[in-house]
Amino acid sequence: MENERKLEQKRVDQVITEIQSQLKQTEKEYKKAHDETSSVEKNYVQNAKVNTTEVDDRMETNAEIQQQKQLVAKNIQTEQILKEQLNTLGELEKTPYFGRIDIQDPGDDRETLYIGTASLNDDQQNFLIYDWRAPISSVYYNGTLGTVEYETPAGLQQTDLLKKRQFKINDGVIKNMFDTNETVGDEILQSVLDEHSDEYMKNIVATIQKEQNDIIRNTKSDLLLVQGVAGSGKTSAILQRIAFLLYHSRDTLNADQIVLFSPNLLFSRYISDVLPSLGEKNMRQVTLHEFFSRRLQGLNVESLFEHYESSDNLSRQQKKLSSYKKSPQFMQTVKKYAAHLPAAEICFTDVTLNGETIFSKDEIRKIYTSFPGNMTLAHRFNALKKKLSKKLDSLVAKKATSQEIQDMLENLSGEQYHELLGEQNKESFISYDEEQAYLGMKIAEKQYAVIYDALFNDFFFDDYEQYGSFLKQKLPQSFEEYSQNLEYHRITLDDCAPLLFLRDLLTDSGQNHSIAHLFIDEMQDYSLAQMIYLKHVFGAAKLTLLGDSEQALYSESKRPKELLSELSETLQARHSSLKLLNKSYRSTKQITDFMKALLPEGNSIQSFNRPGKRPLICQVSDEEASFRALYQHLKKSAKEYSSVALITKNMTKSKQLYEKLHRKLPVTLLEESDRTLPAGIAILPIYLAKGLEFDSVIVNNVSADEYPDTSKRGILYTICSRAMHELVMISIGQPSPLITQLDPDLYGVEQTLTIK
Ligand SMILES: Nc1ncnc2c1ncn2[C@@H]1O[C@H](COP(=O)(O)OP(=O)(O)OP(=O)(O)O)[C@@H](O)[C@H]1O
Repeated sequence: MENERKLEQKRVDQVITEIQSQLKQTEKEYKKAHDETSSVEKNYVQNAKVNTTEVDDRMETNAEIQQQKQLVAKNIQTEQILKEQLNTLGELEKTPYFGRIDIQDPGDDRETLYIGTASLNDDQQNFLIYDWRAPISSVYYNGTLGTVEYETPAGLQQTDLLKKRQFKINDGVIKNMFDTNETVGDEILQSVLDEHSDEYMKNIVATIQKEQNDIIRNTKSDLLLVQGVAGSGKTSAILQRIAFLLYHSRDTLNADQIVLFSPNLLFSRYISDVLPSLGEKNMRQVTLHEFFSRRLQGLNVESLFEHYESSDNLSRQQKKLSSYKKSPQFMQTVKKYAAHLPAAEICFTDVTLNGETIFSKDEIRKIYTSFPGNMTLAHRFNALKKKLSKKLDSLVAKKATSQEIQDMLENLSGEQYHELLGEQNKESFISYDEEQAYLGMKIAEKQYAVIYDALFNDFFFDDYEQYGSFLKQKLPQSFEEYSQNLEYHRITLDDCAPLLFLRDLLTDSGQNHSIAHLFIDEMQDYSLAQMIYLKHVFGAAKLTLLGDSEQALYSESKRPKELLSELSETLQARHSSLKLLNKSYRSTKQITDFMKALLPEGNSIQSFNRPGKRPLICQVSDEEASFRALYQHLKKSAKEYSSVALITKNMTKSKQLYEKLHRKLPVTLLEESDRTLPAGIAILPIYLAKGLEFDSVIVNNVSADEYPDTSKRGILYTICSRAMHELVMISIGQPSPLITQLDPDLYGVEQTLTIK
């Protein structure tokens, strides 16, 4: 093997030499493009400064400026492409590849291919490196030696896989090298997982596992449901899947056509480096709260976290109502209501301008009623909008010839005149009268711009009142609370999806057909009603839903198969498929074994064989002692690990602990609006830690009082599963029965602490 290693290192050196020569060439081209952009920009600035007094000169300058603006944009684009190439080559220079496969097609010679994060050709067009997403590369992830199949655009192909080799190359030097018959051998994975956590998530392309590869390369399903245990690589799989899809459909798909719903802002930031590290642009990211808030302007939307925190205090009746509002049945009721809503019950509203009514609600209703009753509501609504716009056009035309506007025209300053003229110039008009009529229209249009806007945005229809009226009829028990909230400009999370669904159905708006893929991470936190609404909004998108029902913080967990059939039916999927991920990569074997024991069906979880210390329960007698224990453990862990989190059940607890600790230790309290993870010790409630991981996790109080029964199991499991290397649980008094019923060998116990 030593000889082989030398040969491989020689090849690495040769490839790096080629990369360096391409780097030099690209740097030159980049510099040239950059200089050109600067010179065009300079020209542009100068032209924009001169010749702006005389009208004719100004027109000429305008045209020139437009041309130069386009030139600048084009140059910037070229510069951007070259910059991306430089980044890719820079990454390849450090780690040109991570895998090698030797294959033999029937009747052909043996071929050796090297696989890396991007492809590289020499000037003879020989492939020195194959992109990990190329069809042939799937053999590396999927196949064991022997006859293997792989998908290509031309159909399924077969080849003989003769050798599979893995490399760990750092800064151009082979650190490790293995021949393997496994998918991706454990040794390399082990060394990757041993590393300490980072501020940002890393790509996993060198060590993708077979089950993950099936998720990443799935192009057939319109609903792909991934259920994976904590730390099994669901989030990693989504991100590599996005990179794969962008490569696979590069002629038709771009990153702007992909939306990812992520659990919180910290998470959005945490994953933001993965796609750029693979040479791709990030997809759009949004949290459910941001999404609803943008669509419900003027209202304070209850966040998922507020929803969680208040759900403990709901009465039985309120809980029942809440779960009904989350159900597909409720969305069905909304749909039926919208389909049969009589014109007399539509909540139109007056359209006014500076106190003057432009269209009264009665007039609007009258127009609406004048359309044939057999038209669908949405068509009638659109027809109404058109009719109102036409009426507005006539109103504006009339206003343009009014005395008021004629007077204004006479008193226009030079500046106002040119501004109204805009792109036109004097020569565009055949007469002075025509020019004046044009300018008069411009003034009138400006005056009525808000009304055009109001019509465009359906402001002649009061969606909030309409939903109230719907509740009054179909769910009267809920009306009072809704109205009260509305008075304070608030809306509960449960009301968002049905209200928006009703509005969209009635007004035929709110849909975005340009999105081709919708990803939802932590899907167990979404109600079916919310899913129905998202499917309605992104009607043309294929769905990838990822979750772990054991991490449902406040709801019942569901079996994956039941969940798939429920979702397929509700979302009317034609080709749905379910993928399960049972192996947990995040935590040491000891932590995973502890976590899995917490779950009734945890036996199916496989831990990755990475040794570490057992989780520790630190039992103390009272609150004061718990602070001392926390202080000691946090201090110790912060010395040993780069990321340490003190995770609590809720924000109130996080704040209390922060108050107690921040003068003694460098701790940071994380809140909902935070976007970055601090170095050192973070204090945060579990719902903000969703999707994240830390080297060391300290749990504040796992006592029987705090976690009395199985209803709190999801929270405890989710907290513990954030830990990679160390898990310490402080308990004031007797620990939770969820813990004491476990095999005592799964954790260590520390009764008292010596205080220095
Ligand atoms: N194939 C792999 N190779 C290397 N690391 C991996 C692999 N799969 C997962 N990991 C690592 O395991 C950790 C957990 O992955 P990830 O966050 O994607 O899991 P998850 O299923 O989304 O977790 P959770 O649901 O608990 O938030 C990450 O550090 C990730 O880099």
